[in-house]
Amino acid sequence: MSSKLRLALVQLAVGKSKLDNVSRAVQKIKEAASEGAQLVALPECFNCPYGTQYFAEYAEPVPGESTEAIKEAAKENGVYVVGGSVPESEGGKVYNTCTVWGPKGDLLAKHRKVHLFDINVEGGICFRESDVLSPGNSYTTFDLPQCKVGIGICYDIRFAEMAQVYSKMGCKLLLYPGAFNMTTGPVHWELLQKGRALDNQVYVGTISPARDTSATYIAWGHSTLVNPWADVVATTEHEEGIVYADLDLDYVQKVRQMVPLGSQRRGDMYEVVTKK
Ligand SMILES: NC(=O)CCC(=O)C(=O)O
Repeated sequence: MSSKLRLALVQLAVGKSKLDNVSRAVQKIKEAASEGAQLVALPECFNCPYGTQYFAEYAEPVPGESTEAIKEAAKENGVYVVGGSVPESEGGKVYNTCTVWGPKGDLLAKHRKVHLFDINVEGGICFRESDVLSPGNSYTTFDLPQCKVGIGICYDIRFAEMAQVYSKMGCKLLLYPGAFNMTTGPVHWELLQKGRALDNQVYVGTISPARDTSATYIAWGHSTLVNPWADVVATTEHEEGIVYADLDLDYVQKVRQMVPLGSQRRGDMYEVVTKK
């Protein structure tokens, strides 16, 4: 089995038309596949502008129209797709949900954002996802032929414990569809990604919508892949585009041999414990 993986991070321009957003996403999956991508990842809220005023209006069941379109695109192009996220309606609640599709159109995983984005930064941004969204309560991984992958959505990246759990589960790649903003993005986006990668000695990818300066929530962009050494492998600015990155999963092992954190951890002093 090859240790090489070609990953495409789709920094999608997302507007108010759900139909346009979804058809752009489908088009980008096709384009990425034609460039040899084996795994294509979309941003958080790829079918909906990011904002609490939009989530209920755009919400749909999963599977539903947006995720079915992504499923078909995965199947038609024979690629794995991490379907960013969509507002998902179920049982009178709305979740921020990522679906993962295999190359035969099989649903491999579904992740509901665990940590809701509620912050209030003086002179910057105030946002309360919990006003309209409910949190998920589970970890989400899926298997590629090359490695196990762990999924988080945006704010989930701030919680180091979740990434540690994924690493303990054997993930070598963590993907975070996300939409950071113009207050936290410039300082925290890449730093958090590098932190998760370095601490856990894994690849970490982030996938943002493109920046729309006319939107109520302005995304930072900068979809990026960082390697287990915390080097930026591939990145971009804030316009729409596809970031391609070639991963070598053997490199994870190499870094772990050079800096053997796994065997040096003091389990007699501390431990990350999963409760669910
Ligand atoms: N969509 C989100 O969860 C945004 C998270 C974010 O911007 C942050 O600073 O954290």
